[in-house]
Amino acid sequence: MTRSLHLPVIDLSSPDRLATARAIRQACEEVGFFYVVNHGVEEELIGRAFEESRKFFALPSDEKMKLLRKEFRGYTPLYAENLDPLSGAGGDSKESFYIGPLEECDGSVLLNQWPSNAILPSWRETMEAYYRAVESTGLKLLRLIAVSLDLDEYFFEKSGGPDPFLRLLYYAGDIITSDKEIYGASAHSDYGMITLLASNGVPGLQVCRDKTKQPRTWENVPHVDGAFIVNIGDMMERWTNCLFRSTLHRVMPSGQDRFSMAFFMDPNRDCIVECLPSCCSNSSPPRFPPINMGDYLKEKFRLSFGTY
Ligand SMILES: O=C(O)CCC(=O)C(=O)O
Ligand SMILES: [Fe+2]
Repeated sequence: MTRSLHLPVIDLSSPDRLATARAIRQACEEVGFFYVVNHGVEEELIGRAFEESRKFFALPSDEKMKLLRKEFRGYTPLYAENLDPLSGAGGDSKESFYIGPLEECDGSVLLNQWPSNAILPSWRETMEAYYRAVESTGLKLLRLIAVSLDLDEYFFEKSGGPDPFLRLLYYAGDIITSDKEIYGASAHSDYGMITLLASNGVPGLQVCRDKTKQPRTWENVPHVDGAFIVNIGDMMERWTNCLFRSTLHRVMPSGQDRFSMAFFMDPNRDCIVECLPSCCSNSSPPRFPPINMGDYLKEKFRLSFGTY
């Protein structure tokens, strides 16, 4: 039987920022996953965003296909992505919708795609409000992480210049299972700095705390009402020379409709991520060479989607 994991709970409303930063650091070192409560995103807004997300995925397929992913914004149909190309599954059984930065950095083109107002009035407005609210919580967390590493509080904003992506996810409960391996989302770690995840409470998320050990041991991550699940991504692992863990996770089908919203705080695509001076020494040299976020994403998307 799959065990459930007890993750640390971080209270973002605590006035003791140093203690909060220390607790976040411990969670990032030990598991790479934690809950965040009192995060400032209104429950009512989260509820509305889930409601709008549900309406979008309930549209007929040809409506959704009009917004097919372009420039990493828009709709990805069932099996379009395979997060673990080494798995025996033929693609992840989920649908998703990507929303990128609301103001593009170069101030020119706006690449996001939106369902038409005639079909889903107030959809865009709700998603933009949710995006902005979670981004603000994400920035608070990045500042606390910087403090926990004795860096300038704005280090990740200055060097990473976050380029967040909101991904709405839908795992249909009635996916027909055969003997074939089937995953909602196959095993992966996230690519950026941190991810803030909300779900409708239907189980399925599992983590593997030791990615070097075979066979892999998976543990369930229980839903906590009102909390975000936050996890560390690959770029944070690289910056910290593996002090912080970009933990492997996956979503298993449960027979019920699971909706989730993942908010990826990625560094911008021009950002070069290299080991922080405080995280390496002569006896502990950098484990990874410097890497450009854009190149890293391109390679990950090529492997998981077959295209960029
Ligand atoms: O839907 C979930 O619970 C997790 C999604 C996820 O891990 C991802 O999209 O990277
Ligand atoms: Fe993930």
